[in-house]
Amino acid sequence: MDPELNRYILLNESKGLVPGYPQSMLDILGTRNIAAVYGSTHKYIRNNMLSLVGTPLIKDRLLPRLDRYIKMCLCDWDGLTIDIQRKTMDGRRNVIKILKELIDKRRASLVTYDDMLEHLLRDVDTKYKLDDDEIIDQIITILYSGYETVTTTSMMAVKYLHDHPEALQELRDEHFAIRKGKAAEESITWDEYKSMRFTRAVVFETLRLATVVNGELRKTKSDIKLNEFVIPKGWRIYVYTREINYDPFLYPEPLKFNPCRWLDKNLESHNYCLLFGGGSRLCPGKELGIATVSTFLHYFATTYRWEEIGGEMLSFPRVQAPNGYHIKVMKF
Ligand code: HEM
Repeated sequence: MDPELNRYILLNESKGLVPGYPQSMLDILGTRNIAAVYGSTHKYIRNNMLSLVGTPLIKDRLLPRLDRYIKMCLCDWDGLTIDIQRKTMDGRRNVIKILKELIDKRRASLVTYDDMLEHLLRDVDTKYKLDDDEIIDQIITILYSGYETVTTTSMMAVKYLHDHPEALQELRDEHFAIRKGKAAEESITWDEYKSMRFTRAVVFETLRLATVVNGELRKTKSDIKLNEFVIPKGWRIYVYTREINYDPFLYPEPLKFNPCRWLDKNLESHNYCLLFGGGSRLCPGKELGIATVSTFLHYFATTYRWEEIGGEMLSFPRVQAPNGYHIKVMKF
């Protein structure tokens, strides 16, 4: 286990009843600067998340919200999880049905497409012999990992840029410099994308503040001793990385949107920067995601200006605008 992470991670799997959790959290908070958050005896939750959090800010910012969350769960613990399970499984069944129909259509058609599904269906000579269920699984993984992350980051970048006109101006300067001498329909080149230093910084600062992915899942391959706690072999752990992003020791004035902090490229490779995960499971779509958001910002910021109209924004347990983030868009 990375010693850097010890500052942040501690876990608590109470074998007892759920009502014990808030107290055990407080016990731990009282004695150290890190916090274990919630585990569960409920099979579904136990198998899927054992969540960990830690930061000096936790006491003031996270705990009150978490406490509310736990109380909510306590009201109808089983009802809640069963409902989540039912909705999730219904959703997955629907997607599988749509993908099965699409696969049948593709197989029956003489038209070829240049997309991932086509390659998975037609590249049968590769060493990866995937059956239909595995192909569907791959597509769902990519849809799930690649869609919401990029769209939420784009939405939050638009919001932060709206709220920080000086950052928007700097971003626009960067993009107008790229567009100089280009015809309107001429697209940007790879080198031009790579030159977008400030835009990349905006994407990282957006990801840090909005924390689109709250944490990473891992499974212990052996017993792991962490302080006086032992995480037994075979446990699934949800390493809750979100609060690391608000640590004032790592990011001075952590709640301030300050893209300039990322102009020091070293920050991206610090081992506490887990915006795209880490290790062998680092997000494979990292550069694609950054390129997609940057390209969107390029066209959006050079073509339009916008005013915020509204839309409820939730930041916990994850960033989302349940009814959309509403803006009025005007030609620039
Ligand atoms: C702003 C955009 C994105 C963010 C913030 C993001 C973040 C993450 C994070 C935190 C992980 C977990 C890594 C770990 O466990 O260490 C992950 C995994 C993954 N991401 Fe992304 N991602 C983004 C875009 C994308 C895109 C565009 C794709 C593909 C089209 C993608 C595909 C994946 C896949 C397949 C995994 C699982 C990798 C594995 O378990 O080996 N992501 N991503």
